[in-house]
This record gives sequence, structure tokens and C-alpha cells, in this order.
Amino acid sequence: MKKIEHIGIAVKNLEVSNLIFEKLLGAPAYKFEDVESEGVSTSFFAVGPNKIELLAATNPDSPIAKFIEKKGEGIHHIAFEVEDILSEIERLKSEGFVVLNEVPKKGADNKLVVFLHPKSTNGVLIELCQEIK
Ligand SMILES: C[C@@H](C(=O)O)C(=O)SCCNC(=O)CCNC(=O)[C@H](O)C(C)(C)COP(=O)(O)OP(=O)(O)OC[C@H]1O[C@@H](n2cnc3c(N)ncnc32)[C@H](O)[C@@H]1OP(=O)(O)O
Ligand SMILES: [Co+2]
Repeated sequence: MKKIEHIGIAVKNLEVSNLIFEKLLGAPAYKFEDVESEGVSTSFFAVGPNKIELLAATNPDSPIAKFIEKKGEGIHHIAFEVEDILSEIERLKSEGFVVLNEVPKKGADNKLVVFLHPKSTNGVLIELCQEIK
């Protein structure tokens, strides 16, 4: 695990939350991206070497829609950057973590991503991401 790559925050309205985080961080989002396969619209803010990812649902089956329905807006996941996502999957599986997708999928911001079930990580949804070179 190289560093915390981003913290994902579930929001109801991306435009409204973009303004809040722009004020909070003192700089606007540097990137906006829809990830259709995850049912999300995202925006990214830089905080030193780390990022904040705001996520709004684009359909009612989106993980973000379900999360907001159950828990409300707030921190949705923590993403760690890894060097070699396939070997990390094997390492974490052998340690007993529940990998939600064993085949890495294309995430936002030019990354391959894998999620670990929050039931196996003290209630925190974990994302692993590897930069696509
Ligand atoms: C674009 C990309 C990127 O950065 O590149 C992204 O981040 S995409 C980010 C959006 N994509 C994802 O999140 C993909 C991975 N997520 C998933 O597969 C799903 O959301 C699950 C994490 C499996 C949860 O699915 P679902 O709510 O349908 O399952 P479930 O009803 O069985 O829920 C199981 C339990 O997990 C809890 N739960 C659900 N989401 C949670 C979250 N984010 N953090 C902590 N706990 C969570 C539920 O409240 C429930 O707890 P109780 O049993 O106690 O009620
Ligand atoms: Co993410």
C-alpha cells in the first residue's frame, strides 16, 4: 500500500457539494468524471498528495444511492494506492478479506479499482487502486 489515494464522500447533489468543498479547501475541483459502470458522477479535489472524491448517484441502483438511503451523506470509502493490484488481491484474500471484484475494473481518474467488503474491514469500505500507465 503506497498511500491514501482518495477519500470518497457520498453526496446527494454534486453541484451543491462542489461549492462546499471548493470553499472548504480553497480551490475548485480539478476533474469531473462519470463512471457509468458504478452509477456515479464524481468530482476530484487535490489536497497535497491526496484527493477527495465526491460521488453522487446517477441511478437508483447505484451503491451511492443505496448508501445515502441507509446512512445519509458522508464518508463512503477510503482508497489506497497500490503498486500491483493483482498481487494485493491475492495477499488480502489469503489474510481473509472479502474481495468484492476479483477482476479489477476501470474506475475514475485513470485507475484500475478493486473493493473489499466493509463487513471484513471493520465497517469501512476499502478501495484499492492502481494507476493505468
Ligand atoms: C469511481 C470509483 C473510483 O474511485 O474510481 C468509485 O469510488 S465508485 C464507488 C461506488 N462503488 C462501490 O461502492 C462498489 C463497491 N460497493 C459494493 O459492492 C456495495 O456498495 C457493497 C459495499 C457490497 C454494499 O452493497 P449493499 O448495500 O447492496 O449490500 P448490503 O445491503 O448487503 O450491505 C451490507 C452492509 O454493508 C453496509 N454498507 C454498504 N455500503 C457501505 C459503505 N460504503 N461503507 C460501510 N458500510 C457499507 C450496509 O449498510 C450493510 O450493513 P448492515 O448489514 O449492517 O445494514
Ligand atoms: Co473511489
